[in-house]
Amino acid sequence: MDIKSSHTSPVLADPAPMNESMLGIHSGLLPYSPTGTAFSPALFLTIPRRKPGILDDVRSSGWLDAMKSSSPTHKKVIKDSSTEHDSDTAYHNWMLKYPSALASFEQIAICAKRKRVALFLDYDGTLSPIVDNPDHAFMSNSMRAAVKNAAKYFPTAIISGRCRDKVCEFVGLNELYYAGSHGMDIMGPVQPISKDQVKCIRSIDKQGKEVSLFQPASEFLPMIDEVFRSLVEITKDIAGAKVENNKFCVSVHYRNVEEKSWTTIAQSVEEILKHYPRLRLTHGRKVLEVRPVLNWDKGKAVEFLLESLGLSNCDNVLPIYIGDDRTDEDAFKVLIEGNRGYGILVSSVPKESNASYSLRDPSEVMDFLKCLVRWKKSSAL
Ligand SMILES: O=P(O)(O)OC[C@H]1O[C@H](O[C@H]2O[C@H](CO)[C@@H](O)[C@H](O)[C@H]2O)[C@H](O)[C@@H](O)[C@@H]1O
Repeated sequence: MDIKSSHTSPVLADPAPMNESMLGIHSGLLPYSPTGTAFSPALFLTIPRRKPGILDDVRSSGWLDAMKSSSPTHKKVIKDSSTEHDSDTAYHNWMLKYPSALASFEQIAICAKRKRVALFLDYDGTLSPIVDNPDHAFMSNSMRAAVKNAAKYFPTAIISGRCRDKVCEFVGLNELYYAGSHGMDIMGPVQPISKDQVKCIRSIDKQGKEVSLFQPASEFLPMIDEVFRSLVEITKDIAGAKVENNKFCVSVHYRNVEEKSWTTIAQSVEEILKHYPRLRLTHGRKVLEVRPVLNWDKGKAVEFLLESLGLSNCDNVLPIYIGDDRTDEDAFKVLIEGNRGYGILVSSVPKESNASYSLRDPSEVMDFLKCLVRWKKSSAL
């Protein structure tokens, strides 16, 4: 997601992924002014006014294109060996631009020398494999052990689109920091004063430790609940559709919906969203994600956590972010633009990205975490 300046207000724009026409940003989003908010006005985005009452057809607005290409790692069945060879060659060529973080580990280690590495990890598709049922996206015990071990040596945070409680439950490690709802719900270390005038709530976590809670979209909670209920209702007759309440955003899954019904699902979501100009839509892996029109994303969450950890504006810090999805691009961008650290894209197919390196799948993510720990132990000798 880019924040582009248009006259006086920042406008949201998602990048078009490879081979994709455009991402379907909800057509009916209207400008609004936040009222009664405790947060910096810089958090709010103004969306350009469209002709009132006109709803783009989901086909022409690019929703279907985006939906069709929304799970690139879900490979098509390879029919013959020549197709297989072509896709291997394409992946190999793509890796010239996004080298394997494992094969390039020595290079990464040279940059990390005498620096404090901070780890940021996405959950679905990064720590756990993509599965049909989102409630069954369990992380393996070996991955859990690898993350636990990494967290002994590096400050480690999970940044997920899921609701924070759910991702905490899946990961099950107390020693990490967690950001849910695409970074709109962060439980981090206690911060003395926030320079962005953002409002953090001091709280106590399940272990009785004092923590800081940052929820920039808290005023959207009733709206998100209402939209969740409406989406459940409107999609109830679409076989395979599943709506997930992620607290500050809602996911509408269509992984198990027949492709011929994708238009229906897109139209249903658009039908609901036209009543909510303060909500917008983004695309994930076989999922439509409804979220507040707010200048806050996984990239902002990384910056926020670095600051909370006292690791921002330091030359001796190397943040590494590992993720597989479009929403992770915001974090990759923050790292690459400031030349601050490395984004690592998890993908088994070529994809345009702001990441510096790649890993093929969660098992390679686990190997990379183990390499980091081995390197840290050996460099401490
Ligand atoms: O930021 P993430 O941690 O990657 O969360 C993004 C979404 O992940 C989940 O959906 C995805 O994974 C499911 C389980 O493998 C899969 O069934 C689904 O098709 C994927 O889109 C999660 O359920 C969503 O709520 C998150 O927004």
